[in-house]
Amino acid sequence: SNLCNSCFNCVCDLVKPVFSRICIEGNIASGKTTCLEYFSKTSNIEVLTEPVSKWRNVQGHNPLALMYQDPARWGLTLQTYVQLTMLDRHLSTVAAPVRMMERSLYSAKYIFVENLYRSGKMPEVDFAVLSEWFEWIIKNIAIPVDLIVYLQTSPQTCYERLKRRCREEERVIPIEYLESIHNLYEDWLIKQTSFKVPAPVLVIPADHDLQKMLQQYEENREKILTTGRA
Ligand SMILES: Nc1ncnc2c1ncn2[C@@H]1O[C@H](COP(=O)(O)OP(=O)(O)O)[C@@H](O)[C@H]1O
Ligand SMILES: O=c1ccn([C@H]2C[C@H](O)[C@@H](COP(=O)(O)O)O2)c(=O)[nH]1
Repeated sequence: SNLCNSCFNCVCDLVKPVFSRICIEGNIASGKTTCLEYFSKTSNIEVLTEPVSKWRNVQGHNPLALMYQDPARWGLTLQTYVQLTMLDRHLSTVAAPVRMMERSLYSAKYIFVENLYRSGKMPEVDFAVLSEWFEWIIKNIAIPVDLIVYLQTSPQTCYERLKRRCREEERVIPIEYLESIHNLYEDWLIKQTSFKVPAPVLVIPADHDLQKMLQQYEENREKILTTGRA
């Protein structure tokens, strides 16, 4: 057990882990990266931002842009790659007692794949293949999460922040898209009526200005950073 207690990466159930794995969840442009940037200034925290740069450039191709241009054709392509890069993030060697990660393998499937499928933009066969991949992964590989921090926003707030951020691929996103993502998040993490929630959820209202957000992060610092720790 000495070995387990001193090893951040051990996933055995015999001893309580001495580390915690936190996922920051929320709609597009809800403020996840800003939240991670804030906590990255704390020592002993490892911060893993979403692999968006990979989704915009895989061997010279941009599956994120392709998906927004033609979701029915490229949704499977993007989401297969998102699933791979998320799995890689979850399984990478833990480097500090607290790990904060932007989104997760779970939200890729329960929010984004689900949204493509429900909106009629993903063919049934693509959805079936992705679902079998996902089910195989979570059945055969431990993907432990100790806490989900949900940045809860209104779709309107995200729409305004998204427009200001000006990411080229996202110019085509209408407010209705953000409303669908919002509703899927609410069903999953607040109502808890859609899919299994893999960890306790801490909800932080995130429509506020930056100053108020930082104040809330300070108020919740202990709760967030001590979750899952022995
Ligand atoms: N509380 C806030 N108030 C106003 N603008 C914000 C706030 N938090 C983040 N932003 C801005 O909104 C945009 C999206 O924030 P970001 O942290 O990148 O969101 P996400 O990572 O969830 O997509 C960025 O331009 C960021 O500077
Ligand atoms: O499974 C996924 C996850 C993310 N996306 C899209 C949504 C956004 O355009 C970007 C991520 O940006 P954030 O600002 O960090 O939310 O990637 C997706 O299509 N599928």
